[in-house]
Amino acid sequence: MGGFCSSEKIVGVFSYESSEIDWCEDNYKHSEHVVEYFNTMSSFIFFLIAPIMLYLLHPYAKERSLSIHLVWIMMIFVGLFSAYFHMTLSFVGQMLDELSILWVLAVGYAVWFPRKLFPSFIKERTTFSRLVLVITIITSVSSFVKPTANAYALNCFGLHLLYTLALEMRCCTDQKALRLAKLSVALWILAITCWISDRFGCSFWQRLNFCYLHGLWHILIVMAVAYGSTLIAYLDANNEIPYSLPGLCYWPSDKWAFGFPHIVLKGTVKTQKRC
Ligand SMILES: CCCCCCCC/C=C\CCCCCCCC(=O)N[C@@H](CO)[C@H](O)/C=C/CCCCCCCCCCCCC
Ligand SMILES: [Ca+2]
Ligand SMILES: [Zn+2]
Repeated sequence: MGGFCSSEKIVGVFSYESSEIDWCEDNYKHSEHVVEYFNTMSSFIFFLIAPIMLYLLHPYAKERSLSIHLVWIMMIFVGLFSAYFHMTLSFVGQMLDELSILWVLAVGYAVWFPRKLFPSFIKERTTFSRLVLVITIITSVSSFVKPTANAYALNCFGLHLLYTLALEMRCCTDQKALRLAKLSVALWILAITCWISDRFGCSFWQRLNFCYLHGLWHILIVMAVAYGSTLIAYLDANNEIPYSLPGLCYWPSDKWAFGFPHIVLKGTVKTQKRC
């Protein structure tokens, strides 16, 4: 009987709507197999942006460390788990979605966190990465204690990231970097406004018959991460591989206001590029 109950519990965590979270979008509106259709579909934006970013960051990653690519490879999994979560609203979907975000953040911190901001007892990046790994394992286990609090905790990491960026940009006079910082922060503010409005203002948006703010958040946050992570990578390149003379350009054209930012290394023999 005990065995039966526990196997029932295991099946339960996979079942549709077993998560305590339900976003504002109407359930089963467009399909009987997909709980939140627009939220599921908008998660596929991660599959579109990640390969572009992997391609654009490659010259810098080759010079600095190929482990940088882990960030956007893992973002593909964030998209996959996000789609699965919104398709089922299952407890397993929620945990996979949240844990994958936590691990992307961890990899981002391990590879990009500025050396000068390391705690004073840490000198090497490998030691810092090990510390991040230990904290992430502990946080992953603790995330099962109160799953509804996880998303708020993740947003606090987002705030810390913004604070780190502000520290790094304090003395920056590079106009291109400043512009990228303003764009990233603006996108992040817009994204988080959509996330909060969907969470707390659902009855208002239902009256307006517009329940797609969480889907919009997916699109805006992936753009914020594309812009913000390129800026962080650019600051990192200036600190860690200054001999490669890093510069910022936009793809497909530098003249476009909303192209994809990327790093060109003017100092390496093979890539003597101009924007
Ligand atoms: C020096 C540190 C460098 C760190 C690099 C950062 C790398 C990327 C980090 C985060 C990826 C965010 C992915 C968002 C996935 C969205 C999936 C989703 O919608 N999940 C929700 C449920 O469906 C869930 O409720 C969302 C929870 C909140 C997640 C908050 C993540 C913080 C994102 C911080 C991004 C900052 C952008 C930088 C701007 C300057
Ligand atoms: Ca819903
Ligand atoms: Zn989502």
